[in-house]
Amino acid sequence: MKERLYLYDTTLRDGQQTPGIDFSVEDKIAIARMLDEFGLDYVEGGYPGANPTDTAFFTEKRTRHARFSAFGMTKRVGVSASNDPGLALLLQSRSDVVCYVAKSSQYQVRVALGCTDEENLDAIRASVEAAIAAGKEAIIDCEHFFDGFKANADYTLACALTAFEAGARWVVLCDTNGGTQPAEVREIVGKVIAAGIPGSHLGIHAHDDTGQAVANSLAAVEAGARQIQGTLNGIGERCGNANLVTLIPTLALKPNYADRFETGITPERLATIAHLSRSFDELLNRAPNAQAPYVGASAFATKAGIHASALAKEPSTYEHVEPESIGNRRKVMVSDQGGKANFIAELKRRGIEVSRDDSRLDTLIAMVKEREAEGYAYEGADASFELLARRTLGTVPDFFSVESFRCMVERRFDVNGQIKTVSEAIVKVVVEGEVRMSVAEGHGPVNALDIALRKDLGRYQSEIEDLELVDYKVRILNGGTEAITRVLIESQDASGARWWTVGVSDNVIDASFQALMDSIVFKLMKNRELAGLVAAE
Ligand SMILES: CC(=O)SCCNC(=O)CCNC(=O)[C@H](O)C(C)(C)COP(=O)(O)OP(=O)(O)OC[C@H]1O[C@@H](n2cnc3c(N)ncnc32)[C@H](O)[C@@H]1OP(=O)(O)O
Ligand SMILES: CC(=O)C(=O)O
Repeated sequence: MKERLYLYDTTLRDGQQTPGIDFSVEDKIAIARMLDEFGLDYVEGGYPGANPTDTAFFTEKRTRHARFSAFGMTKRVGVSASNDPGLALLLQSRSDVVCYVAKSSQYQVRVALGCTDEENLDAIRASVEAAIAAGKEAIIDCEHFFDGFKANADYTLACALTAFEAGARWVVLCDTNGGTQPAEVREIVGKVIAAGIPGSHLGIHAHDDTGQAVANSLAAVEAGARQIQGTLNGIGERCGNANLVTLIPTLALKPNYADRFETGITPERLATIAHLSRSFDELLNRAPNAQAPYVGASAFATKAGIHASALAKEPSTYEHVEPESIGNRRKVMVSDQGGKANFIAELKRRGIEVSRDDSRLDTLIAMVKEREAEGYAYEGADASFELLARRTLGTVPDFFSVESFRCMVERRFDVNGQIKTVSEAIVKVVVEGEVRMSVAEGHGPVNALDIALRKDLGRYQSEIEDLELVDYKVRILNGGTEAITRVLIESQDASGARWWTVGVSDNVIDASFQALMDSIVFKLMKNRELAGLVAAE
């Protein structure tokens, strides 16, 4: 019988303390849903009362499966629990759980709280009792636990024991400043269990200041703790929190944990963790970390020719787990470190057969290298890559060509004296030798250009009616207004297939136009079943 480990997510609370991250209520709702569907046991939504966003977020219960947790500090010294307005907001929130942050270091009690040791113990006891009396599960995050324990173990243990004896379901040992080492965590967790708090009531909350938050969390589990707190992609205060996206696959796939423990994450959910991680970065509007363990785009990528050749014989030669188990994939890349085998494997995946001694293969390899050096990223733009490969192999028909385009943005006063910004575009296309000119207005220049380009494509017009642009991303590749711009566009059609195209230029409109063109050509290819293998995957 395996022991249950409980996963507590604090992306929406400690994650919100990450410099540069500021969730809206809508963001929080979307993230809570992602976490809930994924199968986490607890979702901590924030700190009701600390700011209007968190207060609004807690006016409803935001999870269906996970326990919904409200975070806040223990009652203030000098007021009773029933007269503390901060505590009242926690208790009135629509959470299932209240997770209190409690001082558990004598030094912190003296310096930060400025009260006596007993007053702090009393605040812990009264706060836990108040949550239970309000019908909620009580959790205590013992702040500065490890540092406090090293300085004065008796007082730190007294804080933890007070919470436990008052009825806290979990006593969570926090490495608040993030400097504790795995061996210390292992030893101290063992001592806490020996002092009377069973591991089934102990949790770990680790910060990554020495790059060991995941290692510290695993050390706590090895010593007996059964709840782990962490965040998506390891966001959090300073250097971040324990990364649940690294911890979960480790717990599920590494025999020393998988044979002993189970979590609420099924193998089917585990196979979506790479998607979860990338969707979260998407929501944060930041590039995913390609080298992230398990889920990064490079986690199962190989450039080296020697590796690529062995992988083709047997994947386990260079892989520690199966990439599919976490929703990632093996990637054999083309680079100066790789041979033709790398490229042939990638083309084959896209349904393109090319022989080793075909000179067009050399041309394609050179072109990809050159373009990537200019800023193209085919990794995120499968459809553009497929078009480039098929063009080089001479299998893309000349559906239409663009003779010219012009964009205009005008800021002017309307008849009511209000400032109005108008965007217009004119596109001249040639279809079957006939020039067609279209003019369109749009919300912005790219929108106007998109509408004009798709207004009259002659005999192909009816084929692109169901083409829809669903995402548009701009990345500046080096600073300043003269920077190179990369535009990525995601498109979809009525079949539900989605594909990404890319454009690069020192002009954002031009880069967008390239990506729009590729999207339309890819759609026409797809309609003829000449492309789209990967998009349909
Ligand atoms: C380790 C962690 O990550 S803990 C989580 C930290 N996260 C946050 O602080 C984010 C949200 N916080 C906030 O928005 C604000 O700090 C609030 C709304 C909670 C409080 O704001 P204010 O009342 O203006 O207090 P302020 O932030 O200046 O100081 C914190 C106060 O809480 C007290 N306090 C800190 N921890 C605790 C605790 N565990 N129990 C009781 N009181 C505490 C401090 O002593 C200080 O009291 P003081 O005002 O008498 O000096
Ligand atoms: C509670 C918390 O976030 C910490 O101690 O780090």
